[in-house]
Amino acid sequence: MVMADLARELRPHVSMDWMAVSSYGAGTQSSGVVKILKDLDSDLSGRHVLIVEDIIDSGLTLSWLLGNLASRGAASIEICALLRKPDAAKVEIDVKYLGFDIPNQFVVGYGLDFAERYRNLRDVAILAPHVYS
Ligand SMILES: O=P(O)(O)OC[C@H]1O[C@H](OP(=O)(O)OP(=O)(O)O)[C@H](O)[C@@H]1O
Ligand SMILES: Nc1nc2[nH]cnc2c(=O)[nH]1
Repeated sequence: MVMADLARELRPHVSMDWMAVSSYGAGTQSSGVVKILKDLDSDLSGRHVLIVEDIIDSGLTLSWLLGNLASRGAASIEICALLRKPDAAKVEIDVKYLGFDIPNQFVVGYGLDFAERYRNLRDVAILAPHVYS
């Protein structure tokens, strides 16, 4: 969703690739271990990379991803994120383009899931604690 919104606004020539990483699985707390579910198809060496992320919570995913992509020889790496939870940060992440800072609550919708549900909500909503506790 975020990617489609962004792509419509990009004017220069860009190529896009997708990577799926997961550390939350079916929960609302990061396991702290980031797993690659789908890797990039492109070679990043010498490329200027903009990571487009839906949400920054603890920052652990992006911290890990920055190291991973840097090791592939990218010329530069910047981050764009729709949502960020400043009060949840465990590591500081330098974000170049940010949509919104939000409270430290688990949110779903607009592509964001809880155990693969609610991605199709048209808006971002706070997941009521009785749903997951
Ligand atoms: O800043 P963090 O605390 O690391 O959280 C942010 C990450 O959490 C989400 O992925 P998630 O691991 O939930 O993917 P999944 O829904 O596929 O498990 C989201 O897409 C980010 O990549
Ligand atoms: N769906 C969803 N995934 C997350 N991953 C890290 N924080 C969140 C969140 O608030 N909602």
